[in-house]
Amino acid sequence: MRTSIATVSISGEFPEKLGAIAKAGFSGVEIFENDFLTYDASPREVAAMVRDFGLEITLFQPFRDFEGMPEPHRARAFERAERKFDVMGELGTDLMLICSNVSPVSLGGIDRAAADFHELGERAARHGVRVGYEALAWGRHINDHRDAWEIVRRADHRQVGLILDSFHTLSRKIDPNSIRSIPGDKIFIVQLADAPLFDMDLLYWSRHFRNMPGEGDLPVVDFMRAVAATGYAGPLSLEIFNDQFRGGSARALAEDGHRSLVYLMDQVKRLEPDIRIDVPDMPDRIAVEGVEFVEFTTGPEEKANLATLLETLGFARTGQHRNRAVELFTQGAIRIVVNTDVEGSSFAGASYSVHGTNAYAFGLKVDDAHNALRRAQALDATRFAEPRASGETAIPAIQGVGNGVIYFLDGSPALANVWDSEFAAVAPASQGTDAGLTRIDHLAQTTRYDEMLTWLLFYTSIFATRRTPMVDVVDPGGLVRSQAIESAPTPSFRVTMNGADNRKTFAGKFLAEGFGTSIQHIALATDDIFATAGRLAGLGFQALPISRNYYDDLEARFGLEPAFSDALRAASILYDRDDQGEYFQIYSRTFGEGFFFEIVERRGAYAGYGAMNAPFRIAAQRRLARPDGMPKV
Ligand SMILES: O=C(O)c1ccc(O)c(O)c1
Ligand SMILES: [Mg+2]
Repeated sequence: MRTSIATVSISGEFPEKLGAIAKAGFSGVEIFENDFLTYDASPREVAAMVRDFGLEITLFQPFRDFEGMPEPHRARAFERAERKFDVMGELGTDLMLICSNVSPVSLGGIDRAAADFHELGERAARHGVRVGYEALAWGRHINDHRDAWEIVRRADHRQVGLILDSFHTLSRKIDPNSIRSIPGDKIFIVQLADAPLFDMDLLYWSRHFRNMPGEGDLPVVDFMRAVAATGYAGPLSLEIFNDQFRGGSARALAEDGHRSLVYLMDQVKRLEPDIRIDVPDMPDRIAVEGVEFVEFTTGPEEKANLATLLETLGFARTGQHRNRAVELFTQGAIRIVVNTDVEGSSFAGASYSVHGTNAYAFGLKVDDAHNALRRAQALDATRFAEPRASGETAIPAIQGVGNGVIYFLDGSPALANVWDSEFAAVAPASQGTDAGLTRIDHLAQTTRYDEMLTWLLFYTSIFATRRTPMVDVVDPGGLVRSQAIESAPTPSFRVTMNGADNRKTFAGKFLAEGFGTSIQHIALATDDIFATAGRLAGLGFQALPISRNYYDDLEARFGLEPAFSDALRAASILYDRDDQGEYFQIYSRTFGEGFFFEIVERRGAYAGYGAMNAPFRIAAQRRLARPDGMPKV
């Protein structure tokens, strides 16, 4: 599989772009002319630099306003093209992209354009290069790949072929199956991009909002299926114009891009098994059966506070690691591991010294942990492994979001038995402390807004999950955007991502003080929120107090019985309802740099996360965080 990416897709100076592209595993690069023109080196020096990075130049682009020009523009266009053919010779690439003409002076006519391309083909042949024609979605006369193909067909020249770009086809809602009747050898290169669905001017949408396949809403898989079905076996090249990406991290963008292509082709291969593009073999997306554990790293002093918080939530300390300063707290099917083994060179120790107390790792129950690792690594995830003492189990793991770790557990003897083999049972300090919490409902990760797409792609490509639509949460300090990833069809694994733009929001402050993306809260499920609230009160749990105004509004909004809203208010329970069911939430006070727990009950088929309650939760947290507010837990 030959992968390529246009230099415009990546931030940074030219050499930095190339370095990131090579490191992420691409085999080629499209040279966007402007990147090359603004870089102070000769074409031969650029060619050498690209070669030194182990890359090939798949395409030189774009060449504009060529076909259908009246004289004297026509003669000038041919001269211009020949100058570029010379440059291509020095760059060592043989393919140039010609995008459809947007000039107001250009003339229409399929045969006129075909004749121009035939002649250009003759000149290209003399330079030993080829030209590919791409229909821009906003081209003046040609804006549909079907018309571009007809021109290429009539041009009838070996050096002249078609260039397909998923954005131009899909943004105009052109049926990608129309590609299936084009001979694969006449498609000279395929450019891929996705985009979020916006009702917007096509040029503006294309130049500012493209993103990696799988990050947007366009049917790029259907497009690529059709391309692959033609027998096309050339490079798959990303061409992403995106304002946010221009200021992003070159390395992260290149990695996302490579992952997006591998994931795209994995899907295509499963749907079109006979394609000529050789796609790496890997297990299908991993079905997650649930979150088996969450692990905190903390120092000896803070551990006491964390343990107290867990005990007021109804957890019991039931296990002590046989070799390490690691304790296990359990309730229902929930396991919380508290790791204070932070002195030596452990990863937990490194995480603690950088981020302070944090939930840096979690374990997922899957059908086959080694297959899960294989899939994740095929999708460019980094394997995580630490030296184990004898008798300790090496649990397959990868680096997760931010600086976290994701472990994979399955039903194989060693992994299923890990709790008994590594932890000595501890007699619970007291009986009957259980608050009725049954399992982990979701993990909430806080991240910078510009990293959200990275993590959405990470989760959706590796695991059998889908993303929910983005919702905006208004924080007095700014906007926080929130989106969930859920396993499907059963939502046994749910992660919400909250993306903060600045440091003034509650989420942004957590990011700044915790030095990066990590789990900011863990939502624990109960089957009876009122019973749980009662037991928690008995355990000394202090819920996040919610304003009286909230309950007045709630009563009016849903037409609640006063007795019911009084019961909610008395226990600081937030409430939401939709046509599927009901949702109840209790929040803990914050711990450390803004970490908290949430307790939820879902009734019926309620599938959301109470987004409309988030501003009230944030307001309450801000009130408590004020120096004159009530003390933090
Ligand atoms: O926005 C543009 O002009 C532009 C240029 C070259 C391309 O390949 C493309 O898809 C768009
Ligand atoms: Mg293009």
